[in-house]
Amino acid sequence: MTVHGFAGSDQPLGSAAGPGIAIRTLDVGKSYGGGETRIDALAEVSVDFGKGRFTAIMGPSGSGKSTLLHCLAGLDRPTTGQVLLGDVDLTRLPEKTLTHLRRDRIGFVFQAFNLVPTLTALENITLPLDLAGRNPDQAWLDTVIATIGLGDRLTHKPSELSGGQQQRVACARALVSRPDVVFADEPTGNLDSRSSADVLGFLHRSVRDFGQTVVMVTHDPTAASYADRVLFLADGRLRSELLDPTADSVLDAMKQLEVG
Ligand SMILES: Nc1ncnc2c1ncn2[C@@H]1O[C@H](COP(=O)(O)OP(=O)(O)OP(=O)(O)O)[C@@H](O)[C@H]1O
Repeated sequence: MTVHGFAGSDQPLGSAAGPGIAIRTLDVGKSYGGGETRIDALAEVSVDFGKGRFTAIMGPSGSGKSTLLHCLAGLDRPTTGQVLLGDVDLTRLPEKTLTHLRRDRIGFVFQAFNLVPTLTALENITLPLDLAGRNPDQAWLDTVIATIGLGDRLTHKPSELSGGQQQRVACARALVSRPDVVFADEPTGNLDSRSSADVLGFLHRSVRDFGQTVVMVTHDPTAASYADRVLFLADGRLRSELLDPTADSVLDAMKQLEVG
């Protein structure tokens, strides 16, 4: 097994994300509160996420995984540093521009599915396009729908679908606008192992077959093994990374992280 210590970014500070890089952080820090109660959730995080790559982020509870994902996705603003999506620094955008950028260039998959209960599966999938006033690329929509394998369930409401089916709908919704990056926060946290495998298989295929970039937070070494690369956080800092992970190598790396 090769666990690399985390060397950080190899590009000069302040540059755009670069041709092979979908998104990158430069010296990102995030603190909550102030004075004696200040919590440094992230510190000096500089990392690149390659285009068409599947990256998992792992680490103990409270290590800053969700905070990093939220800063990357423009859902939260870092206290220090930059987040570059292509050549756009998300940390400098006014709120309204950031909202449009999230809608147009970023996809989300949450642990709790977050589907609209009154809409059918198909209507949920096309919702981001409807909100943006864009027509779906029918061939792409057909491809995404064929890949999630919901068949005749597309006219069903979320309450008539299993958790795994709902999460596959959420994945399709995230992919339908061909975003620069899909962020997934514990996407299998509420699923049994069979449904987890379906959802992870779908995310994996979106990367392998469609060149999608995916960044996923997970606690689960098996889920992380679907990724091309695993980043390990501890105490808000990047500690190590693992390429071509297996569930066993991820477990070993987590044990090394605990030992320090
Ligand atoms: N809104 C907030 N206000 C104050 N502290 C926060 C806030 N959000 C996160 N934190 C703190 O920041 C640190 C990192 O939290 P974060 O949720 O990013 O960790 P995590 O690795 O995702 O944890 P978990 O695996 O338990 O979800 C924790 O100490 C947490 O208590």
